Amino acid sequence: MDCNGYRQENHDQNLFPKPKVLVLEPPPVFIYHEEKLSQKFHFLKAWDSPLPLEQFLTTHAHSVQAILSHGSCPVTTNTIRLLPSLGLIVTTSAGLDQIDLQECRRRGVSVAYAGNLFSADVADIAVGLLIDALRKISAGNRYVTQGLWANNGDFSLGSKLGGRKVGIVGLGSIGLEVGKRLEPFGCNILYCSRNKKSSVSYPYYSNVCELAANCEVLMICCELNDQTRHVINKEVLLALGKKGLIINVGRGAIIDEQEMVRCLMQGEIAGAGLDVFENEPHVPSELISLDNVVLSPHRAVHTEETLMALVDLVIGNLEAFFSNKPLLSPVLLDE
Ligand SMILES: O=CC(=O)O
Repeated sequence: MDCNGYRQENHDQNLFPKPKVLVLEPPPVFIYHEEKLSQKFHFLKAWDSPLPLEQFLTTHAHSVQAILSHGSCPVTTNTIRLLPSLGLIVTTSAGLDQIDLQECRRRGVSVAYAGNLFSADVADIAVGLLIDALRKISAGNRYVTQGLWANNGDFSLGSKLGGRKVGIVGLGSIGLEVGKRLEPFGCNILYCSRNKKSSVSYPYYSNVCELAANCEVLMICCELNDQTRHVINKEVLLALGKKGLIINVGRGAIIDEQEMVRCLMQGEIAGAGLDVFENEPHVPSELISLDNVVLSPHRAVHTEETLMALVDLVIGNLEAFFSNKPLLSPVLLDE
């Protein structure tokens, strides 16, 4: 073991050392594809070290040029400041709310991310949650497995998907994929976005409350930032109304979760399909007992196929950085 609690690796690393990459917490791509990643890079595993994080970072301060991170692993100002040689953060997520982008901009640290790699998978889950919430697939599963069917228990009616007015909040690549999937089902798509899109003819609302008042399903597909935090508040939920459903595949904190729970409990909205939560992995206990809510453990982006593509993207970005080439999927920090 070395002074950091690691086993000493006995290979030709002294002659051709692999570039060092810091991992604060292992992303799924690391868990599933560590062997492939480790062929190219030497990973400094902060979570696996007996040292407290700050001491670990200080120990490696000058050798860390790159971090591999993920969607629920914060990369804070403090972490960035403790690493004077840091030049790149590669996150395996599409969302960037967990990284202090302002500090990256200030320090000139580049960021690479998953870009649109997950958009189709996330849109699939969004549509799946909607169909489940409307047609009560999970509730039906419980009805069968709990023996209620055999006992002639009651099972309430579902509602049709076709003809439903779906309001997409955030018509980026995920929102567009959701629209593309729901149109053939006969849904009417409306949307709210920072700007009106010339590429679609869906009715546009600049105000999310007006969108909610004019649709039957609110589908949250936008990113979390200072403008969107709790943008789905009491007023929006009440505008959506007693027959309205809310589906969230964006980030938990886009919705005021406490208010949503209250609205669901009191029948102010009809139901929800949620892949994301404000305080993951904690889910408000009230939601667990509600039959009109479908819960998913922030898994919308996780498919075998996409993780395979992601590992190549991660390697490509790290290789580009260490050989001074343009990143494959850079975040434009000046926007
Ligand atoms: O939620 C997942 C992501 O941001 O990629």
